[in-house]
Amino acid sequence: MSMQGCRAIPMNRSVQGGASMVSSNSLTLEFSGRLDSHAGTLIRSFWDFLPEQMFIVRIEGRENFVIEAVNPSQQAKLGNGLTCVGKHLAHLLPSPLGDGVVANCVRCVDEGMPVRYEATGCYVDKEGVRRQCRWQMLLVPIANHQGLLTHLLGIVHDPNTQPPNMGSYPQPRFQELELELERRVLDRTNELMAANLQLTYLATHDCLTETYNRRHLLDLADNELNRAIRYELPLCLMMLDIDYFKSINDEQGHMAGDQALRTVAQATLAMLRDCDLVGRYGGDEFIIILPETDIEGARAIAERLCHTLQEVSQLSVSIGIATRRHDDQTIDELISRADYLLLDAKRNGRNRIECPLTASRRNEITKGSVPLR
Ligand SMILES: Nc1nc2c(ncn2[C@@H]2O[C@H](COP(=O)(O)OP(=O)(O)OP(=O)(O)O)[C@@H](O)[C@H]2O)c(=O)[nH]1
Repeated sequence: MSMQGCRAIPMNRSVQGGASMVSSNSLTLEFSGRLDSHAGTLIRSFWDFLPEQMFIVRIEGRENFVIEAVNPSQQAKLGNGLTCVGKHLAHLLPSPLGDGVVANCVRCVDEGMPVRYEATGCYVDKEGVRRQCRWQMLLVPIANHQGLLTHLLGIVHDPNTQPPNMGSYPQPRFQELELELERRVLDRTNELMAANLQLTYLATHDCLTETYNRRHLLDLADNELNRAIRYELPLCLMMLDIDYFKSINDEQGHMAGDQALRTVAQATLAMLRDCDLVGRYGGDEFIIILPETDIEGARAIAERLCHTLQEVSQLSVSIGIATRRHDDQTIDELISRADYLLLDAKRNGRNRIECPLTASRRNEITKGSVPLR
């Protein structure tokens, strides 16, 4: 193959002032001074700074390729003292490494198409150490403006290659960088997950008492009611209010009031099953949902809670309990009945539990309410 008419400029000398265009399958270089300066700068940057080793060989004839330029990365790999420009490709690399490269250059010229292949072999590095290597090679045919193939561009991707050191800082190994990156991503993911959990908690809980907030409690209560309706299960809703709570605030201060709220909440949470739901409905009012619990069971829980509170804190509470009826469609219906009974408990002297009468209780209770004392 003749080099007549070739006007390619080796890229390690200059790409400025030339033109670079990609034709259908090969890279066409034209160096007539019409090169877009941005394209020239870009190609120059790739050539100088990409970690991939690159070289340009001039096609002198079949199986005859002369190295015309190597980029800094390729030069560093070969050893800076070694001059390879002007040498035959076959002479530069030991056999069979060199034979493989030359054979693929021939294939690239014959096909007029880029050739990509993978190779393994041994080479002696710049310190004289024999090394086993594996790399991927891309060979791109370069034609002059008449369409004549004159050069080949070789790009070697060596998975073990580090990028050229561009400053005075030592470059950590890729593997270490990768591990560091993975560690940081993991740390950040954990931080985000923790922040997410915290946000979810804040959005669903009352920060003073650590029980559910009103909105979340009502959502959960709706679900429980629907489940009870679907499976025809009993369900009770308890509404609890601290007696004379205002006077705790007024006489002992709001901190004492806050502490009283926390005490009631903690005692309630500690006493109930995991499946029961406790939420602050507002002020000093709490709602407790007792799934799969009938009125007798709910009353027993309420009595236990009242006794516990009096033991641990001298606080008394009034409680209204509603139980699910067959025609209940929404949780509001139970809340409304429990609220009504709670008002009854307050009106009837406080420190009381008011609930619908069952047949068995009707015999024991004469006035419809059970004083705790
Ligand atoms: N410390 C404190 N007080 C609150 C909080 N939320 C509401 N309160 C107060 O709770 C009091 C509610 O009192 P009520 O339930 O109306 O009256 P009470 O004194 O408990 O009387 P009875 O319920 O009839 O026994 C008001 O004084 C509110 O200001 C809170 O988060 N912390």
